[in-house]
Amino acid sequence: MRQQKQNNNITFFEYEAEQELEDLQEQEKILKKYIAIQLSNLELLNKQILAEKCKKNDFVLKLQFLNDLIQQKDQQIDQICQKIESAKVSKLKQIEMYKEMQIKYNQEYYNLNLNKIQLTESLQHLTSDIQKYSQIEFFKGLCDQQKQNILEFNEELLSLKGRIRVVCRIRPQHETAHKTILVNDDYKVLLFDPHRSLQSPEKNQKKQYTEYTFMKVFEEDSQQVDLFNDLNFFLNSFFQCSNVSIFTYGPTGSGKTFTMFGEIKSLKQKGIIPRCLEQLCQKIEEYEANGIFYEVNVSIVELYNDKIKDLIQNVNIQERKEPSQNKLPQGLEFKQKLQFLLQQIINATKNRIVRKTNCNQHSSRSHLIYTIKLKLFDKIQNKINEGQLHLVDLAGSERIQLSQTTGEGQKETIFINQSLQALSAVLKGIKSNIIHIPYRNSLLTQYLRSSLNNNSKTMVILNISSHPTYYSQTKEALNLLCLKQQQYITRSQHQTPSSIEKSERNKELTQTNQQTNTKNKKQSIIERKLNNIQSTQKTLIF
Ligand SMILES: Nc1ncnc2c1ncn2[C@@H]1O[C@H](COP(=O)(O)OP(=O)(O)OP(=O)(O)O)[C@@H](O)[C@H]1O
Repeated sequence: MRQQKQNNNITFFEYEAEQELEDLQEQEKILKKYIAIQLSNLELLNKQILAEKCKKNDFVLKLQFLNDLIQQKDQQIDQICQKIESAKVSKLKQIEMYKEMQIKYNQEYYNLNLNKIQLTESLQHLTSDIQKYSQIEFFKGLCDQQKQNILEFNEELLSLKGRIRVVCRIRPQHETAHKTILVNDDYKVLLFDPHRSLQSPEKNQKKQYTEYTFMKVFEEDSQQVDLFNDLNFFLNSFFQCSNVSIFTYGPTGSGKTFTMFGEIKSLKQKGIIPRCLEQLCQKIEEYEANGIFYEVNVSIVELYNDKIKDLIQNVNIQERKEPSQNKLPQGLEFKQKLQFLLQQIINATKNRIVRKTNCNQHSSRSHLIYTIKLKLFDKIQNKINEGQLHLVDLAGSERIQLSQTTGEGQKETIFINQSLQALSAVLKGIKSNIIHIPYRNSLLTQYLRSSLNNNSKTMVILNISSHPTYYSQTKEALNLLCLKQQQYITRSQHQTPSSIEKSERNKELTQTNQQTNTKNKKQSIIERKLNNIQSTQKTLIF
């Protein structure tokens, strides 16, 4: 049974299993169907996915293309932005510039307005100036006429004063006793012989003195400026391009160098040369103001024995060679010009030969010639006018016995005396209008030949001392400069106020004399003097 039962059970389980199998098979079929459906779905989906993938790829490509496009556009936008930026910067700059320009234009406009106001004022002035102009033209004409008159007057005065003018200057002598010289008036000096009489000159008899007449006598108390004023006419003539020479002549120690140079930097004691240079600088200022072209050259030489030395370069030069011409620089101010010229003199004179002699501690043993050459360009006549001014400080004449020099000193004294005699002979020759003037007798006259003639003007300042020691030298110098050994000679035929005064004085003297017992005697002396003056009125003397 139990077996049966077990068989039944097995059959049941089998049945159930078959049942289950059938179910499972059924389910399998369903599932297969489902799977098939799902597979077909999957396939469909795959197809869809593939299609989608294709779409996606297309889309990606499109996207990439679009990205590229966007990038390109971005770049273009960047470039445009940069362009806009730079355009913006340049526009801003332009705006700045325009703003600045506007400020400038505003300023200019303001200035122009100011100018306009000023111009309006100037125009008003000009209108009134134009009214004055006709008057100025009139006065200018008058002024030119006056200038011409002054020039003519200067020339006339020069011819009255003499183309060779000799004046005398007496050096101050502080010891009052035993003076050998007495000044009679502005034109006469009396020379007393100390060996014949040493009493006061005023008490001397006429026969004991010699009277020398000059064109002008500068007494002991005369100042440097007095002497310079006297030669102003000559200087004016030089500024018109004439040749002018001015000499200081006289025994050693008589004041030649003092007269010519003086104390260069002292207002009162400066001599002829620094004063001439001051006038020259003033004249140059005038030329410059009037648009006149000029050239000024300066040379300084020393004649010692038979040698010529250029003192600016401090070298000896050949007889026929010109010394170096030192051009005055143009464009300097007045003070600088003067300073330049004065400093040149100070430097040059250090190179001059000076020696201690028996008569002078610092005796100049050479002739010093300071030459200024002036060239003026005449625009109207289109020509160049030239003139030269020689300012000559001669070496002192000396007696060999008195100076007690020997050797080289004696040789130089002989040379000095010879050259001074030669100069005197040349001046006399020019005065007497002789044809053959003896220039060749000395280096001095040869050197100055071009300026020592009838067309040039010469002034000689005879420096003398009233000390008895220098009597013989003084007498020699006075005699050497005299054209004739005459005692009473008038200075010119032109009657000056002072000559009228003199004749008045003479008249008074005559009247006084007439009241005394000696009336006839003194009157005859005065008459003789007056006759002498009249007879020699035309004679120009040294
Ligand atoms: N008018 C004057 N006033 C004041 N001092 C003077 C005057 N003249 C000359 N002297 C003085 O006399 C001295 C001699 O003068 P200076 O040297 O000028 O003579 P010099 O004639 O040139 O002599 P040398 O021919 O020997 O060179 C100098 O000390 C000078 O200062």
